[in-house]
Amino acid sequence: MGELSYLNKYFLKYRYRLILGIVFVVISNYFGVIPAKIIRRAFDLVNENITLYKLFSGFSSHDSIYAIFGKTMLIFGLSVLLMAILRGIFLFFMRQTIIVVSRLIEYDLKNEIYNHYQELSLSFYRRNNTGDLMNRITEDVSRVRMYLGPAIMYTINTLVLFLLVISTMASINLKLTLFALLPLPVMAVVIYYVNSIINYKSEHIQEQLSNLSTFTQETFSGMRVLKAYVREEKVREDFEAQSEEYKKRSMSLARVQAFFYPTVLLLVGLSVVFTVYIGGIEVKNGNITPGNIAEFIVYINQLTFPMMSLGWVTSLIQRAAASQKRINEFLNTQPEIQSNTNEQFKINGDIEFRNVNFTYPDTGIHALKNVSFSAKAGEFIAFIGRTGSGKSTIANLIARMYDVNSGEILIDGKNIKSYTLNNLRDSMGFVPQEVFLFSDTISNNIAFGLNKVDKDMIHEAARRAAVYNNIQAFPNGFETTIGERGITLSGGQKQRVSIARAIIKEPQIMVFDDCLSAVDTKTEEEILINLGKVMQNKTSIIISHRVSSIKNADKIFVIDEGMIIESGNHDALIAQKGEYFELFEKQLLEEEEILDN
Ligand SMILES: Nc1ncnc2c1ncn2[C@@H]1O[C@H](COP(=O)(O)OP(=O)(O)OP(=O)(O)O)[C@@H](O)[C@H]1O
Repeated sequence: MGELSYLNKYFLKYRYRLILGIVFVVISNYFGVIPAKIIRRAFDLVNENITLYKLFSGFSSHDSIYAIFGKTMLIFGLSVLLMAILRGIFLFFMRQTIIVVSRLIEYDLKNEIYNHYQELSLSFYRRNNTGDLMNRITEDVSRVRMYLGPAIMYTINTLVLFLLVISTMASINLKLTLFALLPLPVMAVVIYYVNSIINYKSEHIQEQLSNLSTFTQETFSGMRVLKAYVREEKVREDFEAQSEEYKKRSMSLARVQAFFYPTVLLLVGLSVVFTVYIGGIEVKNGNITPGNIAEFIVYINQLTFPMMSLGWVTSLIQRAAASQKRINEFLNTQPEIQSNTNEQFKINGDIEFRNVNFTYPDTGIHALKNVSFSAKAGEFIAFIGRTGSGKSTIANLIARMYDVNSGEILIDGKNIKSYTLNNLRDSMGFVPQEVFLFSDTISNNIAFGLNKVDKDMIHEAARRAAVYNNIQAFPNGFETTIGERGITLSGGQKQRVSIARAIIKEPQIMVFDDCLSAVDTKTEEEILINLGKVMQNKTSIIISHRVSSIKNADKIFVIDEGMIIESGNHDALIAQKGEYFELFEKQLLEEEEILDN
């Protein structure tokens, strides 16, 4: 319950609606209790006058007594109907206030979690998988809503009804009340235990359902591999086994539920039997009227559903508390990357790394060791090195996805931490190694980083990224949808769309993380020439495996095991005859081999 107190601020926000909801609960229950009284009166009326009616048998007034009798009964019937309608109206208002409040809070909470997610650093996303993030904002919030809406509504309803009904019953006859309610505690215990079993089994089913969907999703995503390795039969068998398990668990739940309802009905029946028996004795003793017995039976039936819902409500609250605990865990996570200013600066593009050391917090890998380099605005610098040497780590640190462990990064001579993240990243164009395009049109993908973009800008960016002609060749041109519901771009096309997305921002600093690997050398050259024009007076950083991508750079840094082992321009590095020279020779040889073939 402690975790759920987080939601109190929302209750406070919607307090007037909630109070109104409680008023509606009281009124609707009041109209629910009155029919029992009307039924009692009707019963007593019949009981008291039936002998009178029989006495007039054979007389002419016999028929008129029957007519009066019938009319009175009709009025009673209509009154019960009217009460039911009034109760229905207030039930409608009750749901319209309390359930609507739960939906409003659900909306607020989802937005709060999503906004918080947006503020969290990249390492948070590394630590937690996407499924978990999704679950907390969807499934967990839905479970919390069940507490905010139904659980609270039924609890208030049950409390009000119990108070009204039991006090009315006790005011009529205490002894009969005690006997009529005798099976209720047993019912409460049975409901509680059976409900715990139902919950346990439901969770088990849910777990298996989630296994089943993960399995199915994976087979669909990996369909190409699956077919290529002819594993259809094996996957079919695995699917059947998973489904079989799901069926078994569902059947087991159905058995418990099948036992649950008859048991509850048996206990209700027992209560009715007590009422009729003890009530009969009380009528004989002249303590109550026969109508009271009918009235009590109506009350018992009215208490049955709220009683049954009590177990359900308890489990709703328990589940909601567990879900809110998971939500709070994320809401209490603070963004690791913080800025110590709110000031906005114009960034020119000077970059300097001073003795930077960096270890990835989650793996403990010491990715950068004493790295120092600098680039002036307008320069084109490049990093080259073996895979895993730390090149992408440099790019991540420039975009401040992580903070350094020691040393410092300076932008325009000021520590990177003295810029707000928006200020810093707005001045940057970042093309990551793993291209990610949204399931949207090509034009929206290119325009992603800007709020206002016109068509000409998009076309120009595509031209500069040497992908314009490819896009125009698609039937819908720039309006072609890509991703799951659209066409699939080739690896090189994706890379170039991703480059266009960075170019369109015309940023002061541009970081290309190995994003020319899937384009041929001719296209690569075209892009680099265009880039040279766009990036005049701005800083370009290119990370690559290929010497061809970086040979025109003003400064090239060769990285190995997190350290800069060589630096200089292409000619200087060739003259050094070190690691860079070896790499160059090797790649030249490979190119020649390709040409010979
Ligand atoms: N997000 C991360 N969390 C933990 N460790 C990481 C992370 N990213 C990279 N590493 C590790 O840090 C080291 C440097 O990786 P980095 O990605 O910087 O290399 P790289 O030179 O860009 O390699 P490649 O050319 O293959 O992209 C590697 O050992 C890698 O396993």
